[in-house]
Amino acid sequence: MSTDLTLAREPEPGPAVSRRSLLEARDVHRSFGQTPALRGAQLAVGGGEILAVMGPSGSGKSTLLHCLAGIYTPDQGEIRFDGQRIDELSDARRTELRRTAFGFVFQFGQLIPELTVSDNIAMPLLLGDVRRKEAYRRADAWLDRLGLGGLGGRRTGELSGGQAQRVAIARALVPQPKVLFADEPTGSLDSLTSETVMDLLVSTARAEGTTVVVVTHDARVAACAERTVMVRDGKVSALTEYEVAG
Ligand SMILES: Nc1ncnc2c1ncn2[C@@H]1O[C@H](COP(=O)(O)OP(=O)(O)OP(=O)(O)O)[C@@H](O)[C@H]1O
Repeated sequence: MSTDLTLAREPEPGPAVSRRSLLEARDVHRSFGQTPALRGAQLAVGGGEILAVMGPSGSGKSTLLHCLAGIYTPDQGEIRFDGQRIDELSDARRTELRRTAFGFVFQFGQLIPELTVSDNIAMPLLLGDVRRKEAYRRADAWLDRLGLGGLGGRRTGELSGGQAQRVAIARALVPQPKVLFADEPTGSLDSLTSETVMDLLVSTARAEGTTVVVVTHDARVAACAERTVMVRDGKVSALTEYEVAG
């Protein structure tokens, strides 16, 4: 395997993407009214890769993540997952894809505070028709893995920020998604907690073979990733393109 480290170049639409990438944005444009958020964004993410997306505020990072995850559809350009155009799928099929193949961790707000840690982690499995006993067995297996042993019965509204983010990671990974999308997953945490949470996110995703796309302002968070791309003015403007030889 060889990696082509091409820094600080303008991406060309089309051929730059890897043949073996799992997730691709090809010349993606997306505006909100008169505000252009993405202006020809180009990115390829390899299967199992841990990728950080950095860039100034308002540059289009979150919009890119939402397009890659099939939450937004581009005005122009293509999003491909496992070779398939997901921007062309119906809303229902994209929702199904997000539920079955993608996991999400946001800065905060994705947990149900009135429910327990185990309930929150089991929730995506229960919604996916896994039987109750099996869902809780699998959820509880994640507690120790993420240093949450003994907290299964605690309401998530009573947790610290770092504990809550570890629950969010477990909740996102328990259905074994192909890709984990994380938007500022440590944005509300102090730097020490942030490091612990990021280490856990990366090590568990790696152990599961899950591809990770993490948007962050924090260089220390990005340092946990295998590769960092920069988004500027709606383009992936300095990138190290993923490539597999042969
Ligand atoms: N839902 C929306 N409605 C209107 N404008 C939006 C919306 N989402 C994003 N934008 C605009 O699109 C541009 C890119 O926003 P985006 O949130 O993708 O940037 P970002 O790099 O993630 O920013 P930040 O680091 O501050 O979160 C900004 O000008 C923003 O104001």
